[in-house]
Amino acid sequence: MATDSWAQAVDQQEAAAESISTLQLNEKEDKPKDKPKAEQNGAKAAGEGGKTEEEEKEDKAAQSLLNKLIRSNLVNTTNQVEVLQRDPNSPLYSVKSFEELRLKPQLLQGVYAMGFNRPSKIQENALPMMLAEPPQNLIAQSQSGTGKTAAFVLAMLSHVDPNNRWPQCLCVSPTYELALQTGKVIEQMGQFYPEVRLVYAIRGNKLERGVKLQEQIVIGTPGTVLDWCQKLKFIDPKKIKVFVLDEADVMIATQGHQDQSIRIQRMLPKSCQMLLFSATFEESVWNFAKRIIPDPNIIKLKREEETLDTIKQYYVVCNSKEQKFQALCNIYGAITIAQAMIFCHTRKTAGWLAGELSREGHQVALLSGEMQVEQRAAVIDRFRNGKEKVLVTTNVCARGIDVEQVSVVINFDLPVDKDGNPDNETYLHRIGRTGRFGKRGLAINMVDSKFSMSILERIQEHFNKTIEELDTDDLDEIEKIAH
Ligand SMILES: Nc1ncnc2c1ncn2[C@@H]1O[C@H](COP(=O)(O)OP(=O)(O)OP(=O)(O)O)[C@@H](O)[C@H]1O
Repeated sequence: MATDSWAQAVDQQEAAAESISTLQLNEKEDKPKDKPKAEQNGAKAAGEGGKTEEEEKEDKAAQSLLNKLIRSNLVNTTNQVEVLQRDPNSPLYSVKSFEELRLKPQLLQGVYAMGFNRPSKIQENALPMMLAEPPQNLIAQSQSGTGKTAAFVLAMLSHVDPNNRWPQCLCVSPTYELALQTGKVIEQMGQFYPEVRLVYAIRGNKLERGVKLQEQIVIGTPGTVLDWCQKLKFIDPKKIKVFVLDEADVMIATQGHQDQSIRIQRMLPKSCQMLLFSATFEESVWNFAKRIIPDPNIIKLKREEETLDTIKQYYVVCNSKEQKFQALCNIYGAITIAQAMIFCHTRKTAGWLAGELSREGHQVALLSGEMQVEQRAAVIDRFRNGKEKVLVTTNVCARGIDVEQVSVVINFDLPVDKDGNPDNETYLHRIGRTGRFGKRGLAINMVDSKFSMSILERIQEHFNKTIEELDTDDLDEIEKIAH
């Protein structure tokens, strides 16, 4: 952006970005403190499988950031959109091109400069609603990577009056890092609209007392935004025209964030447009949304029918992790595997297995939850580029990784939830790493106890799918499954 203030904001952002790992990971507001997490032998016994609630929360924000860092483009979806309009007689329609939205030329230029040719599914419906007069409240839920951020950023930029030098749009993100990511999208999309300025309301961005902000868009974390509105009065909440709650699903994982968001929302004028975006459809998100968004229009993507038909599934019976490792070696000895992902329940097992596989001469990448998100993104990139052929990982990394060459997924430990029940959703996500785009894939489950056998049986029941046994001592039999 051309203006000093914008340039400053960018500088601030870059400086802030550099200090992500040092400064902000200690920030209480923005990210729960990292503490050593006890390794648990969850695949073995009911009740031992889960992470603490705190760990689950931490994963959500990290996973969301990771998704953004590793995603190279829009997630393609063939899903239908479900639109629930507050006023069924409303003439709002869906658009098939950005031109139809009659965006300001500077913004259209920004959209095209970002390489967007046409609106994504969620954008087709959300944008006309968000840009309508009078403003409409909206809850939009669709999977990660389907274009939600781009949609609300465009809405904020469209609603700004550049002649007014005060905050008009407020966007709240659950963590410092996620706020920076969204800020980047605002900068990119607004690159031809220099009169509009952005400021980051995040810890570390200290302003002089008494300052009245001139930037029209504020993006930040709930605690700092609340302080800026209430205590420090940098922002006059009564002048806010658009309020965006980004990543509601991550936001609600932290009680404090929920409360702060609600307190911010209460300070806004009745006329303020409220927009809430979330990647998941859980009950808790709806309850949060209902508390915060009056009379909303609702848009969501219908879930894609998930099918496992192209993935052949087997299980192998073993007695110990050493035997499981031996079975793995036998599989590698019998078939050619382009790339494999191996899932373990704990970091400890993942670390051990990666070490053993390396000793056997495999090029192994290890991905686990204690790594910084940026490190994880780098590991995934290397794997995607084929630098390593085997990726050993824990649940933390099951979602979103999209590597075309993965032909085999191994569940070294079966996925169980914190109560020791089968985690069917994670199972689906894990084995869904293979067999993508209609290709055939292979999933092999390692069973090492009565408990894990019962988990496997329940998974079969859930998906109504028979998983056949594989004898890994019989090389001919292994060879057959690869055809
Ligand atoms: N209309 C479009 N055409 C092409 N690419 C797009 C379009 N809209 C968004 N993208 C790109 O697709 C990717 C995902 O978009 P975006 O970040 O807006 O998704 P999201 O739903 O907000 O994801 P998350 O839930 O992780 O926040 C980004 O790289 C973005 O630049």
